[in-house]
Amino acid sequence: MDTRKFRYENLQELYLYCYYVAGTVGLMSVPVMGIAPDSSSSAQSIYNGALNLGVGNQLTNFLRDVGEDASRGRVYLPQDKLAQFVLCDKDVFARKVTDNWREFMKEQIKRARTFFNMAEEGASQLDKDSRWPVWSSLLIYREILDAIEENDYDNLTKRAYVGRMKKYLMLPQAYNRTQSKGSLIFPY
Ligand SMILES: CC(C)=CCC/C(C)=C/CC/C(C)=C/CC/C(C)=C/COP(=O)(O)OP(=O)(O)O
Repeated sequence: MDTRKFRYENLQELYLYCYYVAGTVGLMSVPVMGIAPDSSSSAQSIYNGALNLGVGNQLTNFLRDVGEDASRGRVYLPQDKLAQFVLCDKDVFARKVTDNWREFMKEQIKRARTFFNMAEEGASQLDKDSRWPVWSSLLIYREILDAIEENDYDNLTKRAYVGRMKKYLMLPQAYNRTQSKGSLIFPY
């Protein structure tokens, strides 16, 4: 769907893109994965969680791939937010990590994290067999945001990477989360 559109004026436009390419995947996954028979949450809130996970994944993907996308002339960042930080496409293509860029990135990372947070409750309401892979992907994908921070927000010349060891370490953590039934048992 991005064969013609290379710029996103604001968050609404970017969100719509995320909804089409990733949110819908999340929504379609729910009936396949199933909802726990003893779930106390509404189906709507679980579907919302799935949508949020798809959007969070896609926003994170954009933030990880800024440099790579720029080399193809693409900028999947909200233009109005760039302007707020006195930045524009030219700065992205110049690949210079300035303080303004770091501040801009902090805001984008914070936003992506809110989508992962909003997906957590839904992930815990899925059928028991589906929870572990979903929690694993949630925790591992969220780690990409930490990796961007660890690179001092240089996603213009570096690709944030979650190492294999870290991924393995996330698996027991994810498993622990699958044992809970939402925030009533495990407050976070
Ligand atoms: C949380 C609840 C209730 C259910 C789970 C619902 C699911 C499975 C949501 C995830 C949906 C999903 C897999 C969206 C796509 C994510 C994404 C950004 C994929 C990136 O694909 P590529 O662009 O091929 O990745 P690379 O760039 O890493 O190759």
